Amino acid sequence: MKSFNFTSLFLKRTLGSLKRIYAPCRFQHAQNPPPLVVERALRSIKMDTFEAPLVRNFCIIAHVDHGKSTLADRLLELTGAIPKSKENRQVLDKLDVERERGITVKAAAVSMFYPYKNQTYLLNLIDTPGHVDFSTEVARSLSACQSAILLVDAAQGIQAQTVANFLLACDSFMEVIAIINKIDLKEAKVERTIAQIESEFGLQAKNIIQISAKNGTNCGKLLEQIVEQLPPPNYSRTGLLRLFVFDSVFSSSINSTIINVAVTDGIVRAGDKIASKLSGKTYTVLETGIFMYPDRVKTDALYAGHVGYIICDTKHIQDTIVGDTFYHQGVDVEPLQTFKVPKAMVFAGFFPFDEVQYNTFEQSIERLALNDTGVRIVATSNPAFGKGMRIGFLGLLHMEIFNQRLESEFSQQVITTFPGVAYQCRIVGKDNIKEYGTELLTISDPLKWPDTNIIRETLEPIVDGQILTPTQCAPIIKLICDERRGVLKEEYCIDEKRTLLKYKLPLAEIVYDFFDQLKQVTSGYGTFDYEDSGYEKSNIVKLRFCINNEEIDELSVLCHAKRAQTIGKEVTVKLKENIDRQQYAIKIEAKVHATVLARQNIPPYKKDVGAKLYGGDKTRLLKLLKRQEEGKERMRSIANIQVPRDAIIAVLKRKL
Ligand SMILES: Nc1nc2c(ncn2[C@@H]2O[C@H](COP(=O)(O)OP(=O)(O)OP(=O)(O)O)[C@@H](O)[C@H]2O)c(=O)[nH]1
Repeated sequence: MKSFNFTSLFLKRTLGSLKRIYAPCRFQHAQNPPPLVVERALRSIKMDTFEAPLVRNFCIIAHVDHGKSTLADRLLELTGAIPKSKENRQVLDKLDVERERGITVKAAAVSMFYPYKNQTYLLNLIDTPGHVDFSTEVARSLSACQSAILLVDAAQGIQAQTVANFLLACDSFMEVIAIINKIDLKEAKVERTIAQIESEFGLQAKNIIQISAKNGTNCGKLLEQIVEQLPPPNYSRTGLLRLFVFDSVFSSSINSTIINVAVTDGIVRAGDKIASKLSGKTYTVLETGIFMYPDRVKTDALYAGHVGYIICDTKHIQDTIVGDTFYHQGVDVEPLQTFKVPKAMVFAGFFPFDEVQYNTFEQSIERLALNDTGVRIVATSNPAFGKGMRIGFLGLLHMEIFNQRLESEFSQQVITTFPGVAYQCRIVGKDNIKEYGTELLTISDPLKWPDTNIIRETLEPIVDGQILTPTQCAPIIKLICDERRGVLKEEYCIDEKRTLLKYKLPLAEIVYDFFDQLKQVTSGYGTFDYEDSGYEKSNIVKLRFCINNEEIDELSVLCHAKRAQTIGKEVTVKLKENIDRQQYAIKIEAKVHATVLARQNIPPYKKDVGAKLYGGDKTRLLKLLKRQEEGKERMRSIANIQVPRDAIIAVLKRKL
């Protein structure tokens, strides 16, 4: 043992892996656990024996809740990576927010050793999220794999995200095996689901494995099929090193970034000098390793075909760019093809609760964004909240999860402004165009919207939406889409019970509660998927809110003219509820240009404020004045009216 160069913690972990790897009873398919595995585990993980033919890199893709994480649990158990348990654990959903909400938010990579037919295979699995808002995670995971397991719930059949994820895998030219899950359910309709998979995806029924991830039925058979049917990576160790960066996370325990990589060519070891294709910066590799539940395990190296991590002497969080190619310094290579990052759909301003905390706020956002490549960030500022960030998300759930992770993982309490989409406007006038640098502006921040006088036309983002619904719910869904300015493009029956509706819809109409409404009217059976369809001409206005004719900048909203009145009314009422009477009359108005769309009044106190309000009880009055004095810095003075910052926050908290 003396010659082994690892820490006691690593030794413990390795011996833990050894026990797991060596537990013969957990291998359903291996009579004799190969002695090589034992040796490997004792010496840390020596990767050189896992040549490409002994490696399978695959991800599990499916619609929301079809059982990806549960299947990952079973595969980890069957390969001895985790002990067997009757509990529903979903061990790869490690984030607090994933556990609380029961949904996968982050793709998680994990390695397993699987002895099969006198060989030990290294299986690298990536569990992916199912919700459309996290499709970047799926795209990234696919870029590190050669194949995908497409899981379909036997009771629900093919859903919108099953199709979307299958198409993503096809775009990446991947081998896909289809699996039907939840065959234990009474409502399971296995034959119907097989027919759907055959007709929708052209996959053959005889190759579709029927499993119950919950109770393990046929999961062992699936492991065999993973080795038999899925292709190994076709990469060479003798080529020049190329590492594809598909994820990264900042670890506060080591105060460094853990960079997830897929090695496509060559070998990488600790001590290697590597360079980034995107930034041109160079680093020294400090550690290489693989992810084994529950943590990472150091390896001697990573070879072509392996999926694992590296830790480098990166100085700044921004040094790691997901989608980057690393190579040996001085030995230039062609960059690897990177994945397409979807466009941000929803934008909101994020501000620290207290401006003095701006630095930690900024650092937390940067660290979280490193692990969430779907977000787009630019610095901003606001009269009420000071310096902050304007952040673009793939959807509202994405925004909610980001906010929750800021709170739970970074202890950051933040103020967020109304979520909105990015509109476009065409402006006129040579000078104006020169000032803005372009004739067509794309703007998500209402404060940046130009003066109406110089706007020639406005455009809004449109999506192509696919709604899969029980046929009897189609009429009500059509009404909902009409109300949201949708245009029906196609309608057809998928089978005797389900209809597919294809709509063109304004993005602004679907990002808020459309999905919830759809679920409600279809009792949870309706599914929705959408993709960007560019911009179309529209009638977008800037809705402004004023107190005694002075604008409250932070409440301005960009919206379609048709929605302005409803929003205006809601916000003015909410402001009235949150602002106390003062010495002057307060007039709260919602305006588009000079037209008032909604108005609320707050009458002033009578002359003797104290006497009238407190019936001569001067002690209470003094207390009130003292409290007001203390809270002065949390007040915002608008047209000489003291508007508590909390009133503005309360208004911002409402959903559009
Ligand atoms: N009856 C039954 N329930 C299952 C089976 N597999 C998963 N489930 C249940 O289905 C629910 C969703 O399972 P998950 O594994 O979280 O699904 P997921 O696809 O990972 O979910 P997201 O990542 O959030 O999209 C959980 O309540 C599981 O217990 C199965 O084979 N049979």
